[in-house]
Amino acid sequence: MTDATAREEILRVENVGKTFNGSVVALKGMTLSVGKGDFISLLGPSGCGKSTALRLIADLIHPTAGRINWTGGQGAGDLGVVFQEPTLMPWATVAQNVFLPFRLRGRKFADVEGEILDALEMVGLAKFARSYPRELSGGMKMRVSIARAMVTRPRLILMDEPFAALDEITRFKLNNDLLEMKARIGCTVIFVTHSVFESVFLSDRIVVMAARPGRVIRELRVDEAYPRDEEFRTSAKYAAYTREATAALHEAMGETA
Ligand SMILES: Nc1ncnc2c1ncn2[C@@H]1O[C@H](COP(=O)(O)OP(=O)(O)OP(=O)(O)O)[C@@H](O)[C@H]1O
Repeated sequence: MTDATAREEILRVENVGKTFNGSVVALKGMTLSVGKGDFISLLGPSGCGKSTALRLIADLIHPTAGRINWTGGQGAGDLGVVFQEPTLMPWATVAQNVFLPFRLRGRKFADVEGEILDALEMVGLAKFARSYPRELSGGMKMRVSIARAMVTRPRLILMDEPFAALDEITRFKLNNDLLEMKARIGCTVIFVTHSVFESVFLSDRIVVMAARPGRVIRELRVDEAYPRDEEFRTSAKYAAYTREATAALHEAMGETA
């Protein structure tokens, strides 16, 4: 399904399947080569195995078929993860929340305070380091969650519908900012979404998936250089890519109807 990119491969998902309870085939025969610096979206209808694929890559669950190989000398330990819910600790300040991945690695706050402030600066929340999550809007909470995922500068960031609960304006803004942040830390992103528009704006590769059984049906490339901005979002090229992705999504949904 996936052709090799010119980029150095960091992760290879090889014919991976996941069956739950011996009967629910959440994912079947997924093959994906992830190149360094790729922005890959997994796009598909509900139940097509997008989250299962992310959880497999994050090593939170194990495949029942196939293999996941970290070909770039990295492991599942060098990952940042962002979920749809920001999942912040309500009793801790913004800075303490962003500190979490370091804390889990046994680091001391004082030793990494600079990195924490940098990450908050990157998401535009440096002034809110001492605030508590309840004082923030939904978009700001998501920014904290992204800062937390990026603070250790992981080489791969997995994002599971991070902006689905946000209003459209906030979502557009976060899409723009995410691309800037990605360019700044030079990471690779695998991003789960239901949104054709979001996947085209963000990705250089869109993996379209279908359900029952969850599987990859197509991969589309978005050959548009980064940085991308409003000009791209309103261009004829963008409209053409969204038409192509919408057709693939219809195909994915038609096959399951
Ligand atoms: N722990 C589990 N036990 C049993 N079945 C599961 C489990 N996790 C997922 N499934 C099933 O696997 C299939 C794929 O689920 P998954 O959450 O990966 O899909 P998805 O594409 O992420 O869906 P959505 O867009 O709705 O989040 C679904 O049929 C789901 O019910």
